[in-house]
Amino acid sequence: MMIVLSGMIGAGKSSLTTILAEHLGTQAFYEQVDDNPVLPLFYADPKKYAFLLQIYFLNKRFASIKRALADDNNVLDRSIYEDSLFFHINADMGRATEQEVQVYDELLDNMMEELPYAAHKKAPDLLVHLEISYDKMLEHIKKRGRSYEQPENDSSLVGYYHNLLDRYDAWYQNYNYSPKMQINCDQLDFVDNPVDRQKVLALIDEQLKKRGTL
Ligand SMILES: Nc1ncnc2c1ncn2[C@@H]1O[C@H](COP(=O)(O)OP(=O)(O)OP(=O)(O)O)[C@@H](O)[C@H]1O
Ligand SMILES: Nc1nc(=O)c2ncn([C@H]3C[C@H](O)[C@@H](CO)O3)c2[nH]1
Repeated sequence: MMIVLSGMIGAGKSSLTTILAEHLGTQAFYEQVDDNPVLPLFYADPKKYAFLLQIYFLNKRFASIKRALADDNNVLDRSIYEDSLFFHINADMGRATEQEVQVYDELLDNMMEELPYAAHKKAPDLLVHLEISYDKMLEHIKKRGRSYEQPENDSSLVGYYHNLLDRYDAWYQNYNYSPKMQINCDQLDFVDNPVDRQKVLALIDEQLKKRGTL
């Protein structure tokens, strides 16, 4: 079983990846963030580094999917489809050229075809999307405290986050690679509140049982 978590920056994917992997007794695969040398460069100069960051994420994501596929059961923090969403939003904001977008799209298609499970299983068993409001997302971003993500250090992030949030919603509505479910994280503190955590796990278990995966 492969479960993939999706959602905005700070929605709670990494936190829920840990909780869910422990609950299901499976392995967790995290996005490369704190040891990602390109991320701070990107936030300091998005136009210069958007393409490089995207190639960095694509490379790491692909390696992580291949490692995950070596196991029967796993939980992944963010999908490869969202990387592409991020890049296209950045390109629409003038941070990548048409040529860079074309190269990225072709490379992504090419790499997806190479996945060892391509013949029989191209997508996760379940996508769990973490829905979050702008205000709650900022609360989480502040709580976590990565300096380059704080709008008070860079006011252009307000527009960037609104763009991402708007497009994320449409992305989830159109996502059809696998079964999917959505959890609204505004009222559910699955990090510090054990009752909320059980509620979220029960919602996911219910979906897995319904689909015969659990
Ligand atoms: N439901 C929640 N209730 C309260 N705090 C939360 C919740 N979800 C996440 N947090 C807190 O918000 C911060 C961001 O969470 P986390 O790192 O899990 O998000 P993420 O979706 O993985 O972010 P990114 O996309 O940037 O990697 C952390 O400090 C975490 O403890
Ligand atoms: N530009 C860009 N493209 C991506 O594919 C991508 N994936 C994640 N991120 C940023 C968001 C968080 O700050 C941080 C952790 O998710 O990394 C991305 N940024």
